[in-house]
Amino acid sequence: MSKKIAVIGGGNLGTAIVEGILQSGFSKAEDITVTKRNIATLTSLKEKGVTVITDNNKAVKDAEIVILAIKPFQIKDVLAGIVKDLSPDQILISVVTGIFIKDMQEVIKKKMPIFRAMPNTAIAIRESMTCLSSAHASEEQVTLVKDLFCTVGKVTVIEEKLMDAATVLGACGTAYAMRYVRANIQGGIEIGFDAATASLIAAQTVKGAAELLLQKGTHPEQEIDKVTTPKGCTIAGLNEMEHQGFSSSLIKGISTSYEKILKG
Ligand SMILES: NC(=O)C1=CN([C@@H]2O[C@H](COP(=O)(O)OP(=O)(O)OC[C@H]3O[C@@H](n4cnc5c(N)ncnc54)[C@H](O)[C@@H]3O)[C@@H](O)[C@H]2O)C=CC1
Ligand SMILES: O=C(O)[C@@H]1CCC=N1
Repeated sequence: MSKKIAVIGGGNLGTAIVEGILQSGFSKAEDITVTKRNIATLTSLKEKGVTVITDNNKAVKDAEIVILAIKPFQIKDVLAGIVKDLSPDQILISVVTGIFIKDMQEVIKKKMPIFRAMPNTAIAIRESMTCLSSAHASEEQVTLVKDLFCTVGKVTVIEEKLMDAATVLGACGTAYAMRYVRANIQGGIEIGFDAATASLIAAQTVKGAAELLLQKGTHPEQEIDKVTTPKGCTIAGLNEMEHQGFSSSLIKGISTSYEKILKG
């Protein structure tokens, strides 16, 4: 049955979540409310039948599931503003980076099911990787939230202490992957393709490589072994990439993103 959902903060991720949920049919447009201070940018969701308002309290009062999709520095004020409308029979889900359940609990001051979810922007096309953790939630409520995110991608339940790492690998990861694809496009143009053809080849090749791992459950190096002809062009290029610090730069970038979350 369609659940009443309020998304507080209709920005990049908030709107992507709503787009994904609309496509999946988990909730109908008339059961979804999105809030934002300036709602002028949300006309496309409004046209699809989603309620778009500035009033967080109204959105929360009517909801079964409340999703917080605001910036980390906004969460305390926003929570303080809606706390009187939150009740233990609702489910609160935060996608906010670096804010722990105990931080939210301090503001809410009542026991209610609280989830942290870390999806990525591919949720808009139902291809998210979403990491979940929770507190004070029944088995039924955990199943419901897993079901929600399973309709818009893949889900794994993790310990909350891993949520910052999940943010880096799963959410920042979309940006890292885009840079990898962009570099392939730039290289592809240099060796003769027009930009559109290079983009198609680069994106579909990355999609196919990811699907090989997901569908076959193989290790990347097993798949690499199948591509690298002895004395061939693949191993020559791969080794040059490694000489230039390819894997090392990715690992260092991941660690730097992680440190940035820890420092706040
Ligand atoms: N963009 C991404 O790929 C991901 C973002 N996140 C996290 O999700 C959260 C949202 O990120 P983005 O969507 O990128 O930020 P954003 O800035 O695009 O969206 C936040 C939205 O909240 C609205 N807002 C601000 N104050 C409000 C209030 N008092 N009431 C209602 N709405 C209000 C803003 O107008 C804005 O549209 C952040 O905490 C971020 O760390 C998590 C995973 C991925
Ligand atoms: O860049 C950020 O801080 C947020 C967290 C994950 C994706 N965007």
